[in-house]
Amino acid sequence: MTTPGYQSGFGNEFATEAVAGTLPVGQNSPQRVAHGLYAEQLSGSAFTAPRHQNRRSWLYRIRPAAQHSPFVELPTKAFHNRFDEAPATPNQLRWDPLPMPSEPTDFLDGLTTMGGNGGPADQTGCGIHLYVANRSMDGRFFYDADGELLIVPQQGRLRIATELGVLDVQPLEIAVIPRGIRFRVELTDGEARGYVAENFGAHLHLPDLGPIGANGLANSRDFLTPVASFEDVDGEFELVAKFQGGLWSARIDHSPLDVVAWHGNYAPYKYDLRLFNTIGSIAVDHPDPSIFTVLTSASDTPGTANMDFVIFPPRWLVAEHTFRPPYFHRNVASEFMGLIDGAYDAKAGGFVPGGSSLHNCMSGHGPDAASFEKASAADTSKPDHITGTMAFMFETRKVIRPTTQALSSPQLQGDYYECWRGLKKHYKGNA
Ligand SMILES: O=C(O)Cc1cc(O)ccc1O
Ligand SMILES: [Fe+2]
Repeated sequence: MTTPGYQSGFGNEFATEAVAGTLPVGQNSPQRVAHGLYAEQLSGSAFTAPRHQNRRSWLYRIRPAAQHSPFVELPTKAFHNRFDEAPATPNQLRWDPLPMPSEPTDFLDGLTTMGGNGGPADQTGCGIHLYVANRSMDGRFFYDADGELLIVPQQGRLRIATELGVLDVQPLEIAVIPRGIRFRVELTDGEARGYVAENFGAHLHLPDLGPIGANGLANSRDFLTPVASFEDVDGEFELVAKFQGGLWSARIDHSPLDVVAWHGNYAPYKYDLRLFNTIGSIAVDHPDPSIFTVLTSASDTPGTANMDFVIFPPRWLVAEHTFRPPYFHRNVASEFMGLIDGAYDAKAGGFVPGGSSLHNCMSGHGPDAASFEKASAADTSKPDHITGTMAFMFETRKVIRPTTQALSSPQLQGDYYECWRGLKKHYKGNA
């Protein structure tokens, strides 16, 4: 396996060719494309979207994407967008990691929907899914017409071969596959587990930095987009589409990963979370977690995201005479969390790598009893170094509605609420 090549920058106008002399000069759609290729535009925004939001790429490929047999609907399994199956619950919820599958299962078959809001018809909200897999996608390809996929590996490296090139991602990195782009996931380590946000709303982009200035948080140059790389393979393959919540299957007699060259700003990318320039309090108090936003999807209301992807990376805690871990809180937004590595500073136990939690709109939560006691007694005249940890949050404006399978899962921890039961009454009255 060769190491894929990348181009750096977020949302750039990239230009890349696997065969020299393929990209047309001075136009996008010449009468005859070099090397007998077809030209095809892939639009990720309305044609007339403002320039700073306009996303499209031009693909020069062996066969156009139109060439495949008709799609037939597949029976719905664990991966879907039915967020109205069960009453949305105000209960705090937490799950253990999904076990590895006992049957051969690829990335697509290994997707399980935990919950979500909005939907592909509305083009707002997001789906939240977990994956466990023990085999590569073999002879089949997938695209999601409903949303862009933010993939957060927790265990096992993935090789994501897309129409626009190959991304190698490992735990502590993330990948984003825009709506519509066809891809295949190969497992590098035999087994893989992770999380996926399916964003039905506006494209994820870097948050504004306001008074932070021109640098910090996730820096644009650390985002990597693959260079063009293609397969010229004929055979009996399957193309699976996710369309309006359902899965559809078509026969295709060639690999759709046949794009020899492309240019544009609509492309997959990856980012190494270890490069995040974490900014925090150097005086007092615990900042709101918006300071840890890696990527955000805007809604129609300025400052109120459709969804945010937020991380809790290793960092120094130095705030004086301060309760340093996450504070007790209730929030109008809804919070789905996962843990990639290590321990989370608000939970002494129970929230383990590969596990998940959900705290919905206005549901009280915060440090468990053990974390509260420890942080209340800590010496805050000295800095504290939080290391070897990476938690994250999909935070959404709308309530996250868990699926029936999430609520009846054997991994659901029935006793989660008890982590706050041990918080003692310290108040002694005015005496
Ligand atoms: O653990 C959580 O609930 C996430 C979270 C972290 C934080 O630092 C502040 C608020 C918040 O919701
Ligand atoms: Fe929270």
